[in-house]
Amino acid sequence: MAIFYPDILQQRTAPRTFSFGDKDVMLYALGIGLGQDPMNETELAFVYEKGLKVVPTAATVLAAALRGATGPAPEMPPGHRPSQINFLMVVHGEQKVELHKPLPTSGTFTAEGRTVGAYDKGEGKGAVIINETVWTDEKGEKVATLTGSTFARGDGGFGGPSEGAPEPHAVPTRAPDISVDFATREDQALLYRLNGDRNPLHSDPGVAKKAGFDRPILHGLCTYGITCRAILQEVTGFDADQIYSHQARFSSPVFPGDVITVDIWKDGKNISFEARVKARNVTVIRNGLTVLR
Ligand SMILES: CCCCCCC[C@@H](O)CC(=O)SCCNC(=O)CCNC(=O)[C@H](O)C(C)(C)COP(=O)(O)OP(=O)(O)OC[C@H]1O[C@@H](n2cnc3c(N)ncnc32)[C@H](O)[C@@H]1OP(=O)(O)O
Repeated sequence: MAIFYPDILQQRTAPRTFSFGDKDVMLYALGIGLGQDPMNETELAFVYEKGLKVVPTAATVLAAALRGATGPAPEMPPGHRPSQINFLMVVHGEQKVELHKPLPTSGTFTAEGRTVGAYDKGEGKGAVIINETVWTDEKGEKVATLTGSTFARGDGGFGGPSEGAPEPHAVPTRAPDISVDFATREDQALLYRLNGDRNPLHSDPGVAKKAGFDRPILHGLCTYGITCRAILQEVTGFDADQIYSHQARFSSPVFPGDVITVDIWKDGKNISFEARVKARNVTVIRNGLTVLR
């Protein structure tokens, strides 16, 4: 396992075409806990084909047909050394979704990815690798930009720059304007993984132990989706089209069964958020920012 710098900045995933449909959209919404009260018609709209709406952060899974747990294998131009990281020790570091247009309930798109940054946080700490994926629709128009960072805990000390990663968003220092609780289920990760990320870290107790956790942890993107659900519920009145972007940093693992408290600060079109698990006194998401259209 080694990260070769600056070669890694040449990593690309070739354009690939994929399609999704209403089942994918509904499975994602179920995976972040929507629809638990079948009498709640506003939530039902995300899990029922009648008047179906799409949670904006579903963009993180709707190209799942393209990837396994690790994403499509990146390609290297000739003359550059291919990097390989220790996937067992990987956690999701940060995620941002920008929607250049609201997501439809079905469609065919093309996704193309590239590595835009690699930062060395030191031997024994880790490496942060930032990838960007852009979706275009059949007219060739940009639909979504997804920027995600992999925190590779086993690959620090590769010799890249330690500084220069984009600064995370600073949430206000005042008390939150809104705090709202979401209970996750004991089987949350087992359900969520059916969206496409079958990383055994979220399902296999033995693998979780080897990775340094007492038990399987929840997908970061599931918690991320729950924070988007919180903004939909508390800020936009479940109007998904109002959300332009949603970004956050994963600061501590969530375990299935945790109750997640989402703290929200409203400043015009900029909505800041954090998420914490009161019972364990940990902040699990920091630096959250949703930008409204
Ligand atoms: C596209 C992406 C695809 C990724 C594939 C993922 C596959 C999935 O199936 C895997 C998952 O879903 S894992 C679940 C979600 N993620 C987590 O639970 C991680 C939670 N966070 C942590 O454990 C620690 O914060 C941890 C370990 C991340 C960092 O903790 P520490 O080592 O204690 O870090 P700290 O001392 O606070 O900071 C060291 C330097 O690193 C920067 N940093 C910290 N957290 C970061 C984060 N989350 N993302 C990016 N950078 C981060 C700090 O700024 C610091 O930098 P500097 O030294 O320059 O100040």
